[in-house]
Amino acid sequence: LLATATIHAQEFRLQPTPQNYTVQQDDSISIPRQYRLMAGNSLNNGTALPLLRSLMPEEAPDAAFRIYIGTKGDKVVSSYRKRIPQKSEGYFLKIEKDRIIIAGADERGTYYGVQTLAQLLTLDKLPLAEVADYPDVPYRGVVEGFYGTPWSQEDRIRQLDFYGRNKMNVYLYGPKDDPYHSTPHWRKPYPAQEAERLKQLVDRARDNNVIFYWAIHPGQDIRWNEEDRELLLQKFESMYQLGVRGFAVFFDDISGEGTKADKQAELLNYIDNHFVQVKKDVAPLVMCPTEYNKSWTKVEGGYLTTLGEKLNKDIQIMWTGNRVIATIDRPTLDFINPLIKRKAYIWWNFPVSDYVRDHLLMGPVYGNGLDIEDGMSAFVSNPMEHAEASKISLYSVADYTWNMEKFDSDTSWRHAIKDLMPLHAEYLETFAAHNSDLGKNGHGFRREESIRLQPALSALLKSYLEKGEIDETAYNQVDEECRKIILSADMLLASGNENRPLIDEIRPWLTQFKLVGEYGKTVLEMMRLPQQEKAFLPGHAHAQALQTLMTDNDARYPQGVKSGSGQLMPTFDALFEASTKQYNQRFHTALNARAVYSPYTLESNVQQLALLPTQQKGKEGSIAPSNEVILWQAGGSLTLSMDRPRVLATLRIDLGTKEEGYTHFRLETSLDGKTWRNANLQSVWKGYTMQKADVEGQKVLKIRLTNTSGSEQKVYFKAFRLTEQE
Ligand SMILES: CCCCCN1[C@H](CO)[C@@H](O)[C@H](O)[C@@H]1CC(=O)NC
Repeated sequence: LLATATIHAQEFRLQPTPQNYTVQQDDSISIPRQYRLMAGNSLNNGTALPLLRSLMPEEAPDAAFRIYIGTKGDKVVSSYRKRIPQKSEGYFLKIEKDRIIIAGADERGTYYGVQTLAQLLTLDKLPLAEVADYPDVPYRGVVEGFYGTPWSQEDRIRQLDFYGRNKMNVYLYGPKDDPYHSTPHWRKPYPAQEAERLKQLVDRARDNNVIFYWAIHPGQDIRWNEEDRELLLQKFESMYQLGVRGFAVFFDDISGEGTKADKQAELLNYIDNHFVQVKKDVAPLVMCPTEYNKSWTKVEGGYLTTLGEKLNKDIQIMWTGNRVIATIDRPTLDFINPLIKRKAYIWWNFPVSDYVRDHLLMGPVYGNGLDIEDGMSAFVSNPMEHAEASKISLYSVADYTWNMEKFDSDTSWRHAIKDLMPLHAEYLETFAAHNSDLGKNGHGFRREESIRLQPALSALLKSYLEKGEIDETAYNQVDEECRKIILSADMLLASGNENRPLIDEIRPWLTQFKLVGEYGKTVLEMMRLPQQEKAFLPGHAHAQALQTLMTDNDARYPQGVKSGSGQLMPTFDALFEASTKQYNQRFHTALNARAVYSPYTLESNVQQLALLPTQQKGKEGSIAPSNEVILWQAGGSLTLSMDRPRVLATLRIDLGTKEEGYTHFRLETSLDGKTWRNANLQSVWKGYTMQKADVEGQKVLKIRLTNTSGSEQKVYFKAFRLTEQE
């Protein structure tokens, strides 16, 4: 334990990085066992004092050591008034030989001063430190706004405690798949049990000085009338009764009547004037526009300028950047802020992975501008459905938004990992380093992966493919990394209670990660043997067995489980194919030389579909769905091609539209890619949007779906699934 404490002291950093932090290097004090508390009255119903008491339990009126804690204006800290930063949520913390002073610009600032003290108390001696600190971005935190399994109650409780420790002050509750947040039940109050659980969360948020925003997502079926307006306000009132003091209205991912800017503005101003302003203790209203990223905006259409002109000035407008998934820089803000006539409330769609659910996004937070803190009113992250795993990114988002200039992506990432699993940090770092890229996806957003190993991977592959030689240095580096991968996977799987919720979330990916390590080792051995007629075979067979194990994923993860997909797997697959081809040429054999085999390939001139990956599992084939509204141009088409003619059993398509929507499209099949025959569609269930094609028993080589309506169609791409006959 002493060793761990020493390492902790050496690598210690305050999180998030303070604006000003000085320490008297040559001096420190032992942590006082007792102290006399001098507290300002302003703190009575706040959460700074309870936190302080939880950290330093022994209050004694006659103790020599004193703690002065208060907010600007409190007498107990009046002599430090000038030291308090004149910034919202700012604080001054000073540790002297006989006292500690914590003076906040406001209650939350005082609370943050105590959170900083909490971190210093993890050292075995208290440094004589002085901190004058405040946040760069006013609102910092998380929007639970993803598709998929909403976080559990325990997930959320742990999240809220995490936000308190990391000085995040916003949590927006908006899980797309909560029926009481969105259609169909947004008009109805929560049933008693759900209401009670939300109340628990609101209370926990308050304990952590986090503003709990409850968001409503009414746009898919709202009617612009008095009745729906009143129902919405009643729902907000019922949430207010639960203790909610922050409200949001999301109009994202909808089509139809609800997308009208002037109607949205009218409703929001009404809510602002008749609810938010009336209540007085409610945070400024937040709204998510329908056009929430530049690639979907038609400026001349006037949607954003209408909101900018009509919306009350204190209503916040969310923005995801130049695309749905994008990093945020100065040009991004220079585009949006003038249009909406206020600073954008950034909704950053990272590390959300609901469009690449087979991947975990464990890499560093990078790519956002470091000079843009004055251009945004908020920066909230939309995370993965894996709450614990998201904390690597969230830790860095907290760091980035508190002190933007001093943000260092890699340092923050390494400390985030240490914060999550201090005793297994090196193993978690190995795992995280190789599980950060998203793979091909409809949004075209990618991340770096296996950064440190990339030079060795490409050197090894290059020399082998071009000269059939083995670059020994690179070989040894990759071999050593494979050993660390296998070790890390086992150490994390066996890590017991250090962070069980995290391991429970990522277990399928850890199992997959170990297979990737073993596959790498096996392929590296194969590389040495393509001239050995007998010795090559067991390795080739083992590699194929590992490939099979890596694709036959856990049934609970129908979308699959990918690990090391950015750099490791493409390299290992290429080395597998090259060594097997060498062997086949040498011995005139026909060993299988294809590592990853998919019989289906997708081509499309509809930009948002072109990049969607295809999947095959047994007799099932599919094109990955996309969450977004697809702008399908007139004449645009999508073609799924087989590797050889195959007999179909079923084909199901779901464009998220009812019957009449499908009349704009034509579905055809072909056996030779030249002559095509129509396949008509019919509803699978009355009133639902899923359709089935009558292709039973047809032998096809290609399937094509074309927008024949003569005009652009806005549809969803929710399903495109086929099954082949046995
Ligand atoms: C909007 C098309 C993309 C899906 C929707 N995006 C996220 C990424 O998948 C999804 O998690 C979330 O609901 C979000 C909607 C959104 O970005 N709103 C501002």
